[in-house]
Amino acid sequence: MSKTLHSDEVVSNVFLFMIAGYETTSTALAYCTYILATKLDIQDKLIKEIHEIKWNNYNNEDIYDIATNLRSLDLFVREVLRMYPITSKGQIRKCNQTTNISGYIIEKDSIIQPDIFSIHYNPNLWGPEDPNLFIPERHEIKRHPIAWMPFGVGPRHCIGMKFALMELKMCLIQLLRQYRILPGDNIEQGFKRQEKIVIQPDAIYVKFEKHSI
Ligand code: HEM
Repeated sequence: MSKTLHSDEVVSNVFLFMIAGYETTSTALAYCTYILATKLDIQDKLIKEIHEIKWNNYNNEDIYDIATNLRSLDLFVREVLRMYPITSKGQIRKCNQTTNISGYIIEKDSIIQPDIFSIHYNPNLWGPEDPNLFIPERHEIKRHPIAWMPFGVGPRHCIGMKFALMELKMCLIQLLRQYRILPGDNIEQGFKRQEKIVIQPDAIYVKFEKHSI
């Protein structure tokens, strides 16, 4: 195999990074704002955690470490991605040899797609609290290693995972340092999700109110 990337490989990889790296994170941020606007107690907890840090006293490397380790923010982002996974079609695999898994025969060339919603909402994996409820603290308990798979699993899991988590956290920190996110009109009606390139909401309406201090 050639060790050099040809121009068509460079172009297709740049295209993949644009698709995989943009719509995913921005959609996840939309879900984050929905939860923040509808669960103000959770938002207040995050604002308190973020406001306790003297951000201006740190350089960029310190900020990276601090943002990664904000406990409530980390649990919040994990719970958003559990309840609102961004893609399921993105995790398709093709079976390259007939395989027996726990008595199920998977024929060569079969296409396999995990049902991420059944996994992320499975009470045996995510209980004892109802998986339909938004409870960030459920991520404090050690779960099955692939109970949480918004970024896929295995050697071809999302290469941008760490970057995406950091991007999400930095955006939320910047937003919540300056604004309180409030429900917009008709937010109580919720939203419909459909899977196009990503599983996206039809619309989420929120308002931003600048902090007075
Ligand atoms: C919340 C944000 C994101 C989510 C939920 C997400 C999710 C995923 C998922 C589920 C896969 C398929 C994994 C599998 O087949 O097991 C994937 C692949 C990929 N993602 Fe992400 N992703 C996100 C952000 C990003 C970002 C920011 C980048 C790049 C900067 C990126 C680049 C990629 C690439 C290049 C692949 C293909 C990896 C491969 O085929 O080896 N993703 N992503």
